[in-house]
Amino acid sequence: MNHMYETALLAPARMAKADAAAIKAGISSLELMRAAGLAVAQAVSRHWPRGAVVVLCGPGNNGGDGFVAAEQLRQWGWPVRLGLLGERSALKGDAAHYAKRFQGRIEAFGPQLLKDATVVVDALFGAGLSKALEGPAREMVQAVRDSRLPVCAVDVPTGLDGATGQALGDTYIRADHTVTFFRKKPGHVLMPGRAWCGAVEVADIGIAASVLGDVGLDACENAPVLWSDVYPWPQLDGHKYHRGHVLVVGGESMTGAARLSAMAAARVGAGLVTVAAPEPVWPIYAAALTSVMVHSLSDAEGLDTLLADTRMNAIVVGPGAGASEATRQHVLAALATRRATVLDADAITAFAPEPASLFRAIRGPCILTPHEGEFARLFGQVPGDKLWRARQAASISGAVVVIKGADTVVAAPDGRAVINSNAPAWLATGGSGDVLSGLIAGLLAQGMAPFDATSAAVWLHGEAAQAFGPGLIAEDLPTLIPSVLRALYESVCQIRAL
Ligand SMILES: NC(=O)C1=CN([C@@H]2O[C@H](COP(=O)(O)OP(=O)(O)OC[C@H]3O[C@@H](n4cnc5c(N)ncnc54)[C@H](O)[C@@H]3O)[C@@H](O)[C@H]2O)[C@@H](O)CC1
Ligand SMILES: [K+]
Repeated sequence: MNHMYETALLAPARMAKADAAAIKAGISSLELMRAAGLAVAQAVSRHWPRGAVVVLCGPGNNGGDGFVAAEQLRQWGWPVRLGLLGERSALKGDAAHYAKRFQGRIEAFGPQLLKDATVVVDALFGAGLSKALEGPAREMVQAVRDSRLPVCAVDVPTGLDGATGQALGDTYIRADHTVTFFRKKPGHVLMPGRAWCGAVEVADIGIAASVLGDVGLDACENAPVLWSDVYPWPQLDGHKYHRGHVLVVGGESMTGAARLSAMAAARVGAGLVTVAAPEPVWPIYAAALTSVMVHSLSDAEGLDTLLADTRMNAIVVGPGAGASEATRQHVLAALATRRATVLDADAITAFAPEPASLFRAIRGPCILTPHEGEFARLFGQVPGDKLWRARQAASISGAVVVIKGADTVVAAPDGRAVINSNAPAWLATGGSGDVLSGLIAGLLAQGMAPFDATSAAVWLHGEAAQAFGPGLIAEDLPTLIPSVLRALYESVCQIRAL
């Protein structure tokens, strides 16, 4: 199977096409709904002790899943109360079918349903939500929130746009657990949706992955399966020069940033790492680094002179650099080599007055790693969700663009995109971006292609932060990379041995 199919993300419109393709291939829509509702009932019984469950059903197929789940839970002996938004007579198709089969009582829709409940199943709206919630639906969502009851959401928490991860109005359900079907949607991994879904479970409802061949996908959730086949594990007959040489251009006042970047490049396996340090602060870098080499860069010697050594095959500019003319010149010198170049932080900000001059200079493999503020400085206020904005920026700049955050998006100029979902909150700490730029460069130096190297680096970065947990500071990250790599290596080897 195409690896991209495994972690494919499908926006609601594409998911509807996948449903239709599965139905065309022979599975009935009733079977799909039955499987979906059963998965919800199983999730509820697995995650909560038997108690008074309230199932809130909407007027469409999301509600239909709710009827199936309610009947199943009832048969398992759960005390079930069910509220339907709208008239039962207005239900259509599969939802009407399963409403008829529900043996319990359909109650008047209102907040009184929540009294004495222990858990709520949110089957109000799913993929079909097309506008802000109003009237009784909005009041109910507000009541569920106020009740602080645990919630299991069907497909997506009501109010959340599955395509963008944004609310369509001013209120939405915050779920503890979300059961979705076949594949996740971008809205499950893009913020703030990722935070509203709780744990996301993907249930197999009988749709074959092969439908994706025709239907396509909107992006992938970042995972090793996407790039582990091309991960540059060192070879026994290898040489340090086979593992590349990273050059990190160091800054004058914030020397820690380039050092973090250099250590990360080394830990992720670059054969050699050099920091080009401005002459006045050379001793600071030299005293702090051991295996990483430090080259004193005088004003008179341009970066291009150093780069005459063609073994330096991946370059980082930006961490702690200062948004100065000197940084601009360093960026242009790096890009002129057409070697793999990571531009972070001040290397991005330095081009804020004239972004087009940067885009013109990008002719070879280049990775831009802005956070939201730096992104806006370079690309302005691009409308749309983060996935769309990253894709637009990659297309405009010709670089792989990483928009950092809890839901880091990596997009390539050819349209490929991943959304990363393993970053814990602990990663929001000073210097973690410097580490990321070094990880990317370290993988580029070992010959990984830009989009794969960046996806892998973002994932390793998130894993390292998870491994440490609370109290994490950026210095910890490079030292955590070896254990993360070991676990990855062992899991990949086991998979290969199967
Ligand atoms: N299509 C299929 O074959 C499957 C669909 N499944 C379920 O079906 C759901 C999608 O079903 P639907 O397309 O019927 O959509 P929903 O059930 O999410 O929404 C129902 C209808 O409500 C209306 N609506 C949208 N926003 C509204 C608002 N703010 N206020 C009032 N009315 C609003 C729309 O006309 C929409 O068609 C999925 O989320 C999933 O739970 C599952 O049963 C698996 C199989
Ligand atoms: K829902």
